[in-house]
Amino acid sequence: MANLNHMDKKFKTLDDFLGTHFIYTYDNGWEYEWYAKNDHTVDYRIHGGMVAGRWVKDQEAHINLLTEGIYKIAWTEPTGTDVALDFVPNEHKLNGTIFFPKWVQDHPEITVTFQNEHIDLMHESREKYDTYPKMVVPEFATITYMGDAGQNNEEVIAEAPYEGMTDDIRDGKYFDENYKRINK
Ligand SMILES: C=Cc1ccc(O)cc1
Repeated sequence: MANLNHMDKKFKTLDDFLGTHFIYTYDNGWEYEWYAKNDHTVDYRIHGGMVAGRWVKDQEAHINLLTEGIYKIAWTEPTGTDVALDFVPNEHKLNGTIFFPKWVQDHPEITVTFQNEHIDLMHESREKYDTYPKMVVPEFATITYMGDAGQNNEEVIAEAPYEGMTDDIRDGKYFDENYKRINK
């Protein structure tokens, strides 16, 4: 049976981390949902902040165990945005640095979509608009939810974010005991 709202989980190995679904809020107020889908893939959904409403599946990423219970993830996106995350899940914390090209700061609405269906638009936009100066966002975040979704679970990030979604997930109203969506 899948483990919902597993806030007391103790992380040691890379395998403990893979398949985990997180919700967290950065100290600047931005709320993100992120899923370690497998050892080279992440899915995510953005609930608050400059690009709230954006969601992405199957982003290739580098995922590494630094030392027991501490994880480093880094990737570069079709938009030209680069991301580096350092998770300390046993302390319900992470540090994230996002490097936005200037064009995302100038036209965030272009990126606020289900990116998988608009990869060409991201590639066109990153050529058409300015890259520099980049906007660097270095923030700590507090983890408010951890769920054991299992690896390669396509139900975790499967629809656009809506108002109240993260509360539904935290309240156990969104996933059933097999970590499948309840209302679809
Ligand atoms: C730009 C994507 C992104 C995804 C997760 C996160 O914590 C920060 C940035």
